[in-house]
Amino acid sequence: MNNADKVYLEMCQTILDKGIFKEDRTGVGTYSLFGYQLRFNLAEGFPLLTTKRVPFKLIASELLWFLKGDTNLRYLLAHNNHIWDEWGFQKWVTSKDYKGPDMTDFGIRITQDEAFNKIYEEQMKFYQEQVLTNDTFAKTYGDLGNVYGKQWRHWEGSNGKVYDQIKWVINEIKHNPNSRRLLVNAWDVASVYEGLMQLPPCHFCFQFYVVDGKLSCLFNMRSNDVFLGLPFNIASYALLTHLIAHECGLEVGDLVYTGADVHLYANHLEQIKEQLSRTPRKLPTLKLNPAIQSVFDFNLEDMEIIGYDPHPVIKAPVAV
Ligand SMILES: Nc1nc(=O)c2c([nH]1)NC[C@@H]1CN(c3ccc(C(=O)N[C@@H](CCC(=O)O)C(=O)O)cc3)CN21
Ligand SMILES: O=c1ccn([C@H]2C[C@H](O)[C@@H](COP(=O)(O)O)O2)c(=O)[nH]1
Repeated sequence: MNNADKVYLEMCQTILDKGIFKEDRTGVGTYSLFGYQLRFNLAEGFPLLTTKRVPFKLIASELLWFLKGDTNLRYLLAHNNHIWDEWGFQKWVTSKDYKGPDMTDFGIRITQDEAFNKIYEEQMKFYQEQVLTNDTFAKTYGDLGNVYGKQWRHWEGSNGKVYDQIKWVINEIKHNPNSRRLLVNAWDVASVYEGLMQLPPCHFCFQFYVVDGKLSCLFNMRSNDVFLGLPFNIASYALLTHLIAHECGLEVGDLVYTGADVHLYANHLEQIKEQLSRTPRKLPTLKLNPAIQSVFDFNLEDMEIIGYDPHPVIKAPVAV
């Protein structure tokens, strides 16, 4: 059995066995544990789970969006990526400019009320069209605030200067690989405390480590939706580690995950049981366009997943 599916499924089983029911912000309710670590040897294959189909293109376009320093949904929508739509939509429907039907608590109501869901879908369609086509609307309501892209590429220091953490960390990896400070931080206290992000960062800090010509990465998550979010998060940081290793002329080492509040939403239990019943397959590999050097020059077509033969997708509602 490949080790990525193995450790992921063990984690899910542990949460099913030992998770404690905990109410949460979204109103869905979770089974939760505090503190869990996973390790993936990236040389053994690319950790895209095989026990359900995980959409690599969505993961890659989200990562490219972060790396561009972009925080506006327009880029994601233009790439047919809808994983962040609800958090932009929320900004619009809670604003003074929104004049449509009441969307209070839409995230929970769409899972409970079919008629409401229809009205929601119309409003969401309108929102998506506006973000794609109306510059003024997109600027205000397509922007998620000071989320990952802003913090990774345009961190505002207490001295008023703006810092590019990704450029800095790549430069350090190249010139000072033994450093124990190879770190990128997205938990900007001012933005979190002042409510300047549609969602405070879940993967809030990551760190690199170089030894024997190999680049390893450890990422921290304060809160993790283990069924929908974690498969994306693992693949995203694996891809980031590959991209940076590629630019720095290093091989890939380990990807280490540290989760704090790791949870299964109460409406994901049947789905995870289905996934646990499946037999893992061989992991795919990642091929990067060798003609590209800089992580900032990669496009979607420069990253290819080879030999991916997963079990079918398992649908689940996302908690908003
Ligand atoms: N509750 C929650 N879970 C998350 O994982 C999450 C958030 N919120 N908020 C922000 C981002 C958005 N992320 C998401 C959101 C949705 C999917 C999701 O629905 N994935 C589906 C495929 C979706 C599609 O094809 O459009 C899946 O089957 O993996 C995954 C990650 C990760 N984050
Ligand atoms: O990359 C991500 C982003 C978000 N999540 C999940 C973790 C939680 O279930 C929610 C965020 O809610 P909070 O109340 O802010 O913790 O989104 C994820 O798993 N991965």
